[in-house]
Amino acid sequence: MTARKIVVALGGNAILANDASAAAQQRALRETAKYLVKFIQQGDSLIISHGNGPQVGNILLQQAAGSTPDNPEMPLDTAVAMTQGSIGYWLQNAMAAELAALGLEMDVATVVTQVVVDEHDPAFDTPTKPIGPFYSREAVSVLKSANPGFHFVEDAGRGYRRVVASPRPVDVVEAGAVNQLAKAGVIPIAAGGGGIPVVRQGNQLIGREAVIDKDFASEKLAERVGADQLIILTAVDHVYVNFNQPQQRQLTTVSVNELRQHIADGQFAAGSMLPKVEAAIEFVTHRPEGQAVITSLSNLGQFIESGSGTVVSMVSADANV
Ligand SMILES: Nc1ncnc2c1ncn2[C@@H]1O[C@H](COP(=O)(O)OP(=O)(O)O)[C@@H](O)[C@H]1O
Ligand SMILES: NC(=O)OP(=O)(O)O
Repeated sequence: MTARKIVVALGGNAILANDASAAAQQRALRETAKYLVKFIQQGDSLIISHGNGPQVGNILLQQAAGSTPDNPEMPLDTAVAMTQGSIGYWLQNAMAAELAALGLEMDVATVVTQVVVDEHDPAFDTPTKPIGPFYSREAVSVLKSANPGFHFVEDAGRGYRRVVASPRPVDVVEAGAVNQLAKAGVIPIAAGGGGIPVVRQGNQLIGREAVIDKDFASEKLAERVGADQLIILTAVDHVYVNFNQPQQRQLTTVSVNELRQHIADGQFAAGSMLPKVEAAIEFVTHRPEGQAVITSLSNLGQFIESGSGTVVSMVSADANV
């Protein structure tokens, strides 16, 4: 069997669940690595991307708490680059340890990845991307009076979060380099945190303050490297219709058209499940022979063994949709 090329996108909330310390996030990524090496064991070529919503929001909070004129706050594009460095470090370290434990000799390398966005993307005027910790309604009114320019939204029933601009990715600048690494047998970690948002101005790439959705950026990366599968890992084993309601029903195999109908019916929360579903549709539309999968890290073993999870393809044989 020829090796499949798989882009796996890890949710930022899976890396930082309750404890924001470096040690806890490293522990979470060591657990993550145990699952991800299963793809290597079955001979696949793996490219890993990850979110950074909780982490980049925390960097902004740390900066705001401690900046001085001599030690100023860094702009958001630079804060995204910081999260690519820190999470990339933890993840390549964790992957290397897990590969070594299995006697597998493979290199893992993080690629600082810039993602081109459209300067005129209307998303710059309407913040939608949740970052940082969850707040109560009371905490939000205190924060808003101290920071009138901040915007907050309720995030999928889990509390309120600050939101920032989140333009759509247009291109992944380092996609060629990532592909070369994968072809050479290296496991690249790329497009972390959705990539560093940049706009093209002549020969230059200029950073823009935003956080790109990592599901859309991972989709663009998967398209550009010609991946066979895009796997989006989050906290739920499946995508559901009537989520959190008595008639909740899991989607197993589902076609692009069926998913579009569920979107039209308002089944997926904006800022959480909706971008994943949209990214899955976009990938399969661009690579009709490919598959997009949405599932949880803890279900990855079952997905590899039996295909359990929400599998999106151009046409589906799902009996329960
Ligand atoms: N229809 C749905 N089916 C499954 N999960 C949903 C649905 N709508 C909203 N969600 C929520 O979306 C979450 C995934 O989004 P999020 O936590 O933002 O992703 P990430 O793992 O990338 O950080 C799920 O854990 C779940 O709580
Ligand atoms: N950048 C991004 O989409 O991060 P999360 O997956 O953590 O939301």
